[in-house]
Amino acid sequence: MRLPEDYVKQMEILLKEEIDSFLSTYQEEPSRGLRINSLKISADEAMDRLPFDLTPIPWCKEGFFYDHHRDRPGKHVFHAAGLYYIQDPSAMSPVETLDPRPEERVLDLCAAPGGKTTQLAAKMEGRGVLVANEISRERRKALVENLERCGVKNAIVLGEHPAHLTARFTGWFDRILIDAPCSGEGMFRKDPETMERWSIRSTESAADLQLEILEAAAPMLKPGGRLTYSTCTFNPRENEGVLDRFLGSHPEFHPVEVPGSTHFRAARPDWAGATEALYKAVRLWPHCLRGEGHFVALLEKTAGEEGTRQKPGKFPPVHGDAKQVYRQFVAETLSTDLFPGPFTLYGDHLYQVPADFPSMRGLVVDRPGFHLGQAKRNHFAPSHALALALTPEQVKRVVSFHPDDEALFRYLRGEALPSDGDKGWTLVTVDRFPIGWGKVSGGLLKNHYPKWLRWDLA
Ligand SMILES: C[S@@+](CC[C@H](N)C(=O)[O-])C[C@H]1O[C@@H](n2cnc3c(N)ncnc32)[C@H](O)[C@@H]1O
Repeated sequence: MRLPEDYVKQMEILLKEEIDSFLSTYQEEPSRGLRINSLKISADEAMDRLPFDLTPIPWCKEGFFYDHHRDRPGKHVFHAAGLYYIQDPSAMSPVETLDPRPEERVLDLCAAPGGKTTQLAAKMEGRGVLVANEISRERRKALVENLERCGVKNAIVLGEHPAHLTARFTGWFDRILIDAPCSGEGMFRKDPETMERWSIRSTESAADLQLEILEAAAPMLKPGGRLTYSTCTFNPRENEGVLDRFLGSHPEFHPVEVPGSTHFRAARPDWAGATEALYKAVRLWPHCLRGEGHFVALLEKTAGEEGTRQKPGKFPPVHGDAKQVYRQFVAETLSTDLFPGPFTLYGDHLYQVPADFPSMRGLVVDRPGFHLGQAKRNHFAPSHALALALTPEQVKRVVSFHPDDEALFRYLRGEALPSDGDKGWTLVTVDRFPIGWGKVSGGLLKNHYPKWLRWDLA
Protein backbone atom coordinates (compact mmCIF):
# COMPACT_ATOMS: atom_id res chain seq x y z
CA MET A 1 0.00 0.00 0.00
CA ARG A 2 1.48 3.37 -1.06
CA LEU A 3 0.58 5.86 1.65
CA PRO A 4 0.66 9.63 0.88
CA GLU A 5 4.12 10.97 1.73
CA ASP A 6 2.84 13.95 3.72
CA TYR A 7 0.65 11.62 5.73
CA VAL A 8 3.56 9.36 6.67
CA LYS A 9 5.70 12.40 7.63
CA GLN A 10 2.91 13.71 9.82
CA MET A 11 2.41 10.37 11.56
CA GLU A 12 6.18 9.95 12.12
CA ILE A 13 6.28 13.29 13.94
CA LEU A 14 3.28 12.36 16.09
CA LEU A 15 3.93 8.72 16.87
CA LYS A 16 7.74 8.81 17.22
CA GLU A 17 8.96 5.37 18.41
CA GLU A 18 5.54 3.82 17.77
CA ILE A 19 5.60 4.62 14.06
CA ASP A 20 6.90 1.23 12.86
CA SER A 21 4.29 -0.65 14.78
CA PHE A 22 1.59 1.70 13.39
CA LEU A 23 2.83 1.47 9.78
CA SER A 24 3.08 -2.31 9.95
CA THR A 25 -0.73 -2.47 10.31
CA TYR A 26 -0.97 -1.43 6.64
CA GLN A 27 0.54 -4.83 5.75
CA GLU A 28 -2.29 -6.56 7.58
CA GLU A 29 -5.88 -7.14 6.58
CA PRO A 30 -8.63 -4.92 8.03
CA SER A 31 -10.36 -6.28 11.13
CA ARG A 32 -13.85 -7.54 10.48
CA GLY A 33 -16.73 -7.10 12.87
CA LEU A 34 -20.45 -7.51 13.12
CA ARG A 35 -22.85 -6.16 15.69
CA ILE A 36 -25.84 -8.19 16.79
CA ASN A 37 -29.09 -6.28 16.38
CA SER A 38 -30.68 -6.60 19.80
CA LEU A 39 -33.99 -5.32 18.39
CA LYS A 40 -34.26 -8.83 16.90
CA ILE A 41 -32.05 -11.21 18.86
CA SER A 42 -29.87 -11.15 21.98
CA ALA A 43 -26.12 -11.58 21.73
CA ASP A 44 -26.36 -14.87 23.67
CA GLU A 45 -28.98 -16.34 21.35
CA ALA A 46 -27.06 -15.12 18.32
CA MET A 47 -23.93 -16.92 19.52
CA ASP A 48 -25.96 -20.16 19.52
CA ARG A 49 -27.75 -19.61 16.24
CA LEU A 50 -25.33 -17.91 13.89
CA PRO A 51 -23.15 -20.35 11.95
CA PHE A 52 -20.05 -18.11 12.22
CA ASP A 53 -16.87 -18.22 14.22
CA LEU A 54 -17.40 -15.21 16.51
CA THR A 55 -15.10 -13.66 19.12
CA PRO A 56 -16.41 -10.94 21.46
CA ILE A 57 -15.28 -7.34 20.96
CA PRO A 58 -14.33 -6.08 24.43
CA TRP A 59 -15.84 -2.57 24.09
CA CYS A 60 -19.26 -3.52 22.70
CA LYS A 61 -21.45 -6.21 24.28
CA GLU A 62 -23.20 -6.93 20.98
CA GLY A 63 -20.03 -6.72 18.88
CA PHE A 64 -18.04 -9.70 17.54
CA PHE A 65 -14.99 -10.20 15.37
CA TYR A 66 -15.48 -12.72 12.58
CA ASP A 67 -13.11 -14.57 10.34
CA HIS A 68 -13.44 -13.17 6.83
CA HIS A 69 -11.68 -16.20 5.30
CA ARG A 70 -14.08 -18.66 6.89
CA ASP A 71 -17.39 -16.76 6.96
CA ARG A 72 -19.25 -14.27 4.76
CA PRO A 73 -21.98 -12.98 7.13
CA GLY A 74 -22.90 -10.16 4.74
CA LYS A 75 -24.14 -12.76 2.25
CA HIS A 76 -26.09 -14.89 4.73
CA VAL A 77 -29.86 -14.86 4.84
CA PHE A 78 -29.72 -13.81 8.52
CA HIS A 79 -28.18 -10.55 7.30
CA ALA A 80 -31.22 -9.97 5.06
CA ALA A 81 -33.36 -10.66 8.15
CA GLY A 82 -31.53 -7.87 10.02
CA LEU A 83 -30.07 -10.01 12.80
CA TYR A 84 -26.78 -8.11 12.63
CA TYR A 85 -24.95 -5.21 11.02
CA ILE A 86 -21.47 -5.55 9.51
CA GLN A 87 -19.41 -2.82 11.19
CA ASP A 88 -15.78 -1.99 11.80
CA PRO A 89 -15.11 -2.88 15.45
CA SER A 90 -13.70 0.55 16.30
CA ALA A 91 -16.78 2.24 14.75
CA MET A 92 -18.87 0.62 17.49
CA SER A 93 -17.28 2.85 20.14
CA PRO A 94 -19.07 6.22 19.55
CA VAL A 95 -22.56 4.86 20.28
CA GLU A 96 -21.30 2.86 23.27
CA THR A 97 -19.98 6.21 24.50
CA LEU A 98 -23.18 8.15 23.90
CA ASP A 99 -25.26 5.33 25.44
CA PRO A 100 -28.80 6.56 24.63
CA ARG A 101 -31.76 5.22 26.61
CA PRO A 102 -35.29 4.18 25.64
CA GLU A 103 -37.77 7.09 25.45
CA GLU A 104 -35.08 9.69 24.75
CA ARG A 105 -34.89 12.07 21.80
CA VAL A 106 -31.72 11.33 19.89
CA LEU A 107 -30.18 12.99 16.83
CA ASP A 108 -27.71 11.28 14.52
CA LEU A 109 -26.59 14.25 12.47
CA CYS A 110 -24.31 12.55 9.88
CA ALA A 111 -26.05 9.22 9.68
CA ALA A 112 -25.49 7.28 6.43
CA PRO A 113 -25.12 4.41 5.82
CA GLY A 114 -26.57 3.87 9.27
CA GLY A 115 -24.12 1.69 11.21
CA LYS A 116 -24.36 3.96 14.20
CA THR A 117 -28.04 4.84 13.67
CA THR A 118 -29.04 1.19 13.88
CA GLN A 119 -26.85 0.83 16.98
CA LEU A 120 -28.54 3.87 18.57
CA ALA A 121 -31.95 2.40 17.70
CA ALA A 122 -31.09 -0.91 19.37
CA LYS A 123 -30.03 0.86 22.55
CA MET A 124 -33.29 2.83 22.50
CA GLU A 125 -35.21 -0.51 22.28
CA GLY A 126 -37.59 1.00 19.72
CA ARG A 127 -38.83 3.70 22.14
CA GLY A 128 -38.38 7.47 21.95
CA VAL A 129 -37.55 9.44 18.81
CA LEU A 130 -34.46 8.91 16.68
CA VAL A 131 -33.80 11.55 14.03
CA ALA A 132 -31.34 10.31 11.40
CA ASN A 133 -30.06 13.12 9.21
CA GLU A 134 -27.88 12.64 6.14
CA ILE A 135 -27.05 15.36 3.67
CA SER A 136 -26.24 13.05 0.72
CA ARG A 137 -29.29 11.85 -1.15
CA GLU A 138 -27.46 8.86 -2.57
CA ARG A 139 -26.22 7.75 0.85
CA ARG A 140 -29.69 8.18 2.39
CA LYS A 141 -30.92 5.25 0.28
CA ALA A 142 -28.56 2.89 2.09
CA LEU A 143 -29.50 4.50 5.41
CA VAL A 144 -33.22 3.84 4.87
CA GLU A 145 -32.54 0.29 3.67
CA ASN A 146 -30.46 -0.47 6.75
CA LEU A 147 -33.03 1.00 9.14
CA GLU A 148 -35.74 -1.10 7.51
CA ARG A 149 -33.67 -4.28 7.51
CA CYS A 150 -32.91 -3.81 11.20
CA GLY A 151 -36.59 -3.35 12.08
CA VAL A 152 -36.24 0.23 13.39
CA LYS A 153 -39.68 1.75 14.02
CA ASN A 154 -38.89 5.03 15.76
CA ALA A 155 -36.67 6.81 13.21
CA ILE A 156 -37.31 9.88 11.10
CA VAL A 157 -34.95 10.31 8.17
CA LEU A 158 -34.07 13.86 7.13
CA GLY A 159 -31.71 15.12 4.42
CA GLU A 160 -30.63 18.54 5.60
CA HIS A 161 -27.59 20.67 6.02
CA PRO A 162 -27.17 20.63 9.84
CA ALA A 163 -27.55 24.43 10.07
CA HIS A 164 -31.09 24.14 8.65
CA LEU A 165 -32.12 22.01 11.62
CA THR A 166 -30.87 24.26 14.41
CA ALA A 167 -33.81 26.63 14.77
CA ARG A 168 -36.33 23.82 14.29
CA PHE A 169 -34.93 21.66 17.10
CA THR A 170 -33.53 24.17 19.60
CA GLY A 171 -33.12 22.45 23.00
CA TRP A 172 -35.00 19.38 21.74
CA PHE A 173 -32.56 16.46 21.94
CA ASP A 174 -31.33 14.50 24.97
CA ARG A 175 -28.37 13.15 22.98
CA ILE A 176 -26.64 13.99 19.75
CA LEU A 177 -24.15 11.99 17.74
CA ILE A 178 -21.85 13.76 15.31
CA ASP A 179 -19.96 11.09 13.43
CA ALA A 180 -18.36 13.74 11.32
CA PRO A 181 -17.27 13.65 7.68
CA CYS A 182 -13.47 13.56 7.86
CA SER A 183 -10.28 12.94 5.90
CA GLY A 184 -10.68 9.22 6.72
CA GLU A 185 -7.10 8.35 7.69
CA GLY A 186 -8.53 5.33 9.52
CA MET A 187 -10.13 4.10 6.29
CA PHE A 188 -7.01 3.78 4.13
CA ARG A 189 -6.72 0.02 4.70
CA LYS A 190 -10.38 -0.72 4.03
CA ASP A 191 -11.07 1.84 1.32
CA PRO A 192 -7.90 2.91 -0.56
CA GLU A 193 -9.91 5.53 -2.49
CA THR A 194 -9.99 7.62 0.70
CA MET A 195 -6.21 7.74 0.38
CA GLU A 196 -6.45 9.15 -3.16
CA ARG A 197 -8.54 12.07 -1.86
CA TRP A 198 -6.30 12.80 1.12
CA SER A 199 -4.10 15.93 1.30
CA ILE A 200 -3.06 18.37 4.03
CA ARG A 201 -5.56 20.78 2.49
CA SER A 202 -8.36 18.17 2.73
CA THR A 203 -7.72 17.81 6.47
CA GLU A 204 -7.95 21.60 6.87
CA SER A 205 -11.24 21.89 5.02
CA ALA A 206 -12.62 18.84 6.86
CA ALA A 207 -11.79 20.59 10.15
CA ASP A 208 -13.70 23.74 9.12
CA LEU A 209 -16.73 21.66 8.12
CA GLN A 210 -16.60 19.71 11.38
CA LEU A 211 -16.61 22.94 13.39
CA GLU A 212 -19.61 24.18 11.36
CA ILE A 213 -21.48 20.96 12.14
CA LEU A 214 -20.68 21.22 15.86
CA GLU A 215 -21.86 24.85 15.89
CA ALA A 216 -25.14 23.80 14.25
CA ALA A 217 -25.64 20.95 16.70
CA ALA A 218 -24.85 22.77 19.97
CA PRO A 219 -28.17 24.67 20.37
CA MET A 220 -30.19 21.52 19.58
CA LEU A 221 -29.00 19.77 22.75
CA LYS A 222 -31.01 20.15 25.96
CA PRO A 223 -29.19 21.51 29.00
CA GLY A 224 -27.73 18.47 30.78
CA GLY A 225 -27.71 16.55 27.47
CA ARG A 226 -24.73 14.72 25.99
CA LEU A 227 -23.05 14.91 22.61
CA THR A 228 -20.59 12.47 21.10
CA TYR A 229 -18.17 13.73 18.49
CA SER A 230 -16.34 11.06 16.52
CA THR A 231 -14.23 10.68 13.40
CA CYS A 232 -12.38 7.85 11.68
CA THR A 233 -9.26 9.95 11.21
CA PHE A 234 -6.05 10.29 13.26
CA ASN A 235 -5.45 13.91 12.35
CA PRO A 236 -5.24 16.08 15.51
CA ARG A 237 -6.51 19.09 13.52
CA GLU A 238 -9.84 17.29 12.92
CA ASN A 239 -10.11 15.86 16.43
CA GLU A 240 -8.65 17.62 19.46
CA GLY A 241 -8.07 20.77 17.32
CA VAL A 242 -11.71 21.14 16.23
CA LEU A 243 -13.01 20.44 19.73
CA ASP A 244 -10.62 22.98 21.21
CA ARG A 245 -11.94 25.64 18.81
CA PHE A 246 -15.51 24.64 19.67
CA LEU A 247 -15.03 24.55 23.46
CA GLY A 248 -13.25 27.92 23.32
CA SER A 249 -16.48 29.62 22.31
CA HIS A 250 -18.92 27.28 24.11
CA PRO A 251 -18.29 27.41 27.87
CA GLU A 252 -21.64 25.62 28.34
CA PHE A 253 -19.95 22.40 27.11
CA HIS A 254 -17.30 20.34 28.88
CA PRO A 255 -15.66 16.99 28.04
CA VAL A 256 -16.55 14.01 30.23
CA GLU A 257 -14.79 10.67 30.63
CA VAL A 258 -15.52 8.11 27.89
CA PRO A 259 -17.00 5.00 29.53
CA GLY A 260 -15.09 1.77 28.90
CA SER A 261 -12.03 3.79 28.00
CA THR A 262 -9.68 1.21 29.52
CA HIS A 263 -9.64 -0.44 26.08
CA PHE A 264 -8.57 2.79 24.39
CA ARG A 265 -5.71 5.30 24.49
CA ALA A 266 -6.25 8.82 25.79
CA ALA A 267 -6.67 11.60 23.21
CA ARG A 268 -3.69 13.86 22.48
CA PRO A 269 -4.64 17.51 23.09
CA ASP A 270 -0.88 18.21 23.28
CA TRP A 271 -0.65 17.40 19.54
CA ALA A 272 -3.03 20.25 18.74
CA GLY A 273 -2.20 22.75 21.50
CA ALA A 274 -5.68 22.03 22.84
CA THR A 275 -7.18 22.21 26.33
CA GLU A 276 -6.04 19.49 28.75
CA ALA A 277 -9.71 18.69 29.45
CA LEU A 278 -9.60 16.82 26.14
CA TYR A 279 -7.43 14.08 27.67
CA LYS A 280 -10.85 12.66 28.60
CA ALA A 281 -11.51 11.91 24.92
CA VAL A 282 -10.08 8.70 23.43
CA ARG A 283 -8.27 7.40 20.41
CA LEU A 284 -8.57 3.88 19.04
CA TRP A 285 -5.39 2.86 17.22
CA PRO A 286 -5.06 -0.05 14.78
CA HIS A 287 -1.70 -1.04 16.29
CA CYS A 288 -3.19 -1.15 19.81
CA LEU A 289 -6.45 -3.02 19.19
CA ARG A 290 -8.29 -4.92 16.46
CA GLY A 291 -10.05 -2.13 14.54
CA GLU A 292 -9.40 0.48 11.88
CA GLY A 293 -9.12 3.42 14.28
CA HIS A 294 -11.37 6.14 15.64
CA PHE A 295 -11.47 9.29 17.73
CA VAL A 296 -14.30 9.65 20.26
CA ALA A 297 -15.15 12.52 22.61
CA LEU A 298 -18.11 12.87 24.93
CA LEU A 299 -19.29 16.40 25.77
CA GLU A 300 -21.94 17.44 28.26
CA LYS A 301 -23.98 20.61 28.17
CA THR A 302 -24.25 22.33 31.52
CA ALA A 303 -27.68 21.89 33.10
CA GLY A 304 -29.68 25.10 33.19
CA GLU A 305 -32.61 26.91 31.63
CA GLU A 306 -34.57 24.76 29.18
CA GLY A 307 -34.88 27.56 26.61
CA THR A 308 -37.84 27.99 24.26
CA ARG A 309 -39.92 24.87 23.79
CA GLN A 310 -40.64 23.93 20.20
CA LYS A 311 -44.32 23.82 19.33
CA PRO A 312 -45.41 20.45 17.92
CA GLY A 313 -45.92 20.69 14.16
CA LYS A 314 -48.78 19.38 12.08
CA PHE A 315 -48.26 16.45 9.73
CA PRO A 316 -50.20 16.19 6.45
CA PRO A 317 -53.53 14.59 7.46
CA VAL A 318 -54.77 11.15 6.42
CA HIS A 319 -58.02 11.01 4.45
CA GLY A 320 -60.75 8.51 5.38
CA ASP A 321 -60.14 6.02 2.54
CA ALA A 322 -56.47 5.51 3.42
CA LYS A 323 -57.33 4.92 7.07
CA GLN A 324 -60.06 2.51 6.08
CA VAL A 325 -57.91 0.31 3.82
CA TYR A 326 -55.20 0.28 6.49
CA ARG A 327 -57.68 -0.72 9.22
CA GLN A 328 -58.98 -3.49 6.99
CA PHE A 329 -55.43 -4.76 6.40
CA VAL A 330 -54.76 -4.71 10.17
CA ALA A 331 -57.98 -6.64 10.93
CA GLU A 332 -57.20 -9.26 8.27
CA THR A 333 -53.45 -9.64 8.85
CA LEU A 334 -52.24 -8.63 12.29
CA SER A 335 -53.23 -10.29 15.53
CA THR A 336 -53.61 -6.91 17.29
CA ASP A 337 -53.64 -3.25 16.28
CA LEU A 338 -49.95 -2.65 16.91
CA PHE A 339 -49.56 0.77 15.35
CA PRO A 340 -52.34 3.02 16.60
CA GLY A 341 -50.93 6.24 15.12
CA PRO A 342 -50.76 9.18 14.92
CA PHE A 343 -50.46 8.80 11.15
CA THR A 344 -49.51 10.92 8.20
CA LEU A 345 -49.81 10.40 4.49
CA TYR A 346 -47.01 11.42 2.09
CA GLY A 347 -48.38 10.86 -1.41
CA ASP A 348 -50.22 7.57 -0.83
CA HIS A 349 -47.67 6.25 1.68
CA LEU A 350 -48.84 5.87 5.24
CA TYR A 351 -46.49 6.51 8.17
CA GLN A 352 -46.83 6.30 11.92
CA VAL A 353 -45.31 9.50 13.30
CA PRO A 354 -44.19 10.53 16.77
CA ALA A 355 -46.53 12.73 18.79
CA ASP A 356 -45.21 16.23 19.65
CA PHE A 357 -42.67 16.43 16.87
CA PRO A 358 -41.64 19.90 15.63
CA SER A 359 -42.89 20.93 12.21
CA MET A 360 -41.05 19.35 9.27
CA ARG A 361 -42.43 21.86 6.80
CA GLY A 362 -39.76 22.97 4.32
CA LEU A 363 -37.26 20.26 5.35
CA VAL A 364 -36.02 17.43 3.14
CA VAL A 365 -37.87 14.46 4.61
CA ASP A 366 -37.19 10.91 3.37
CA ARG A 367 -39.12 9.15 6.12
CA PRO A 368 -41.46 11.18 8.36
CA GLY A 369 -41.82 8.15 10.64
CA PHE A 370 -42.35 4.41 10.47
CA HIS A 371 -43.40 3.41 6.94
CA LEU A 372 -46.48 1.18 7.20
CA GLY A 373 -47.25 0.84 3.50
CA GLN A 374 -49.09 2.22 0.54
CA ALA A 375 -52.79 3.02 0.67
CA LYS A 376 -54.13 2.23 -2.77
CA ARG A 377 -57.71 2.96 -3.86
CA ASN A 378 -59.24 -0.23 -2.48
CA HIS A 379 -56.46 -2.07 -0.72
CA PHE A 380 -53.40 -1.56 1.43
CA ALA A 381 -49.95 -2.83 0.38
CA PRO A 382 -47.82 -3.30 3.53
CA SER A 383 -44.23 -2.08 3.40
CA HIS A 384 -41.05 -4.14 3.64
CA ALA A 385 -40.23 -2.02 6.72
CA LEU A 386 -43.40 -3.30 8.41
CA ALA A 387 -42.58 -6.95 7.65
CA LEU A 388 -39.09 -6.61 9.09
CA ALA A 389 -40.34 -4.92 12.28
CA LEU A 390 -42.91 -7.58 13.19
CA THR A 391 -42.64 -10.86 15.06
CA PRO A 392 -44.42 -14.00 13.81
CA GLU A 393 -46.69 -13.88 16.90
CA GLN A 394 -48.07 -10.54 15.71
CA VAL A 395 -49.22 -11.86 12.32
CA LYS A 396 -52.09 -14.22 11.45
CA ARG A 397 -50.44 -16.02 8.52
CA VAL A 398 -46.76 -16.96 8.67
CA VAL A 399 -44.60 -19.25 6.57
CA SER A 400 -41.25 -20.21 8.05
CA PHE A 401 -38.24 -21.57 6.16
CA HIS A 402 -35.08 -23.20 7.41
CA PRO A 403 -32.01 -21.04 6.47
CA ASP A 404 -30.85 -23.74 4.03
CA ASP A 405 -34.25 -24.41 2.45
CA GLU A 406 -34.03 -24.16 -1.32
CA ALA A 407 -37.55 -22.64 -1.42
CA LEU A 408 -36.29 -19.72 0.68
CA PHE A 409 -33.70 -18.87 -1.98
CA ARG A 410 -36.38 -19.05 -4.65
CA TYR A 411 -38.37 -16.53 -2.59
CA LEU A 412 -35.31 -14.27 -2.30
CA ARG A 413 -34.89 -14.46 -6.08
CA GLY A 414 -38.43 -13.15 -6.48
CA GLU A 415 -40.25 -16.38 -7.43
CA ALA A 416 -43.79 -17.30 -6.43
CA LEU A 417 -44.03 -20.54 -4.41
CA PRO A 418 -46.74 -23.17 -4.21
CA SER A 419 -48.83 -22.73 -1.04
CA ASP A 420 -51.71 -24.47 0.69
CA GLY A 421 -51.97 -21.65 3.25
CA ASP A 422 -54.96 -19.40 3.86
CA LYS A 423 -55.57 -16.56 1.45
CA GLY A 424 -54.05 -13.16 2.26
CA TRP A 425 -50.90 -11.30 3.28
CA THR A 426 -48.41 -13.74 4.80
CA LEU A 427 -45.21 -13.02 6.69
CA VAL A 428 -42.27 -14.94 5.23
CA THR A 429 -39.70 -15.85 7.88
CA VAL A 430 -36.39 -17.65 8.18
CA ASP A 431 -36.15 -19.58 11.44
CA ARG A 432 -39.09 -17.38 12.54
CA PHE A 433 -37.26 -14.10 11.77
CA PRO A 434 -39.23 -12.01 9.21
CA ILE A 435 -37.68 -11.52 5.81
CA GLY A 436 -40.55 -10.07 3.75
CA TRP A 437 -44.15 -10.38 2.59
CA GLY A 438 -45.92 -12.84 0.36
CA LYS A 439 -49.60 -12.97 -0.54
CA VAL A 440 -51.43 -16.27 -0.84
CA SER A 441 -54.05 -16.68 -3.52
CA GLY A 442 -55.01 -19.48 -5.92
CA GLY A 443 -52.60 -21.99 -4.31
CA LEU A 444 -49.58 -19.70 -4.73
CA LEU A 445 -47.55 -17.54 -2.38
CA LYS A 446 -47.09 -14.47 -4.59
CA ASN A 447 -43.75 -12.80 -4.10
CA HIS A 448 -43.60 -9.34 -2.50
CA TYR A 449 -39.90 -9.32 -1.67
CA PRO A 450 -38.75 -5.85 -2.88
CA LYS A 451 -37.35 -5.98 -6.41
CA TRP A 452 -34.26 -3.92 -5.47
CA LEU A 453 -33.30 -6.41 -2.75
CA ARG A 454 -33.76 -9.61 -4.75
CA TRP A 455 -30.90 -12.05 -4.75
CA ASP A 456 -29.22 -12.78 -8.00
CA LEU A 457 -28.16 -16.37 -7.49
CA ALA A 458 -27.42 -17.19 -11.12
C1 LIG B 1 -18.39 9.22 8.74
S1 LIG B 1 -19.76 9.31 7.70
C2 LIG B 1 -21.07 8.76 8.71
C3 LIG B 1 -21.10 7.28 8.97
C4 LIG B 1 -22.31 6.84 9.74
N1 LIG B 1 -22.43 7.58 10.99
C5 LIG B 1 -22.31 5.36 10.04
O1 LIG B 1 -21.88 4.97 11.13
O2 LIG B 1 -22.76 4.57 9.19
C6 LIG B 1 -20.08 11.02 7.62
C7 LIG B 1 -21.32 11.42 6.87
O3 LIG B 1 -21.42 12.84 6.89
C8 LIG B 1 -22.03 13.26 5.69
N2 LIG B 1 -21.73 14.68 5.38
C9 LIG B 1 -20.99 15.19 4.40
N3 LIG B 1 -21.01 16.54 4.43
C10 LIG B 1 -21.81 16.89 5.44
C11 LIG B 1 -22.25 18.15 5.94
N4 LIG B 1 -21.87 19.29 5.40
N5 LIG B 1 -23.07 18.12 6.98
C12 LIG B 1 -23.47 16.94 7.51
N6 LIG B 1 -23.09 15.74 7.08
C13 LIG B 1 -22.26 15.71 6.05
C14 LIG B 1 -21.45 12.32 4.65
O4 LIG B 1 -22.31 12.24 3.52
C15 LIG B 1 -21.34 11.00 5.40
O5 LIG B 1 -22.44 10.17 5.15
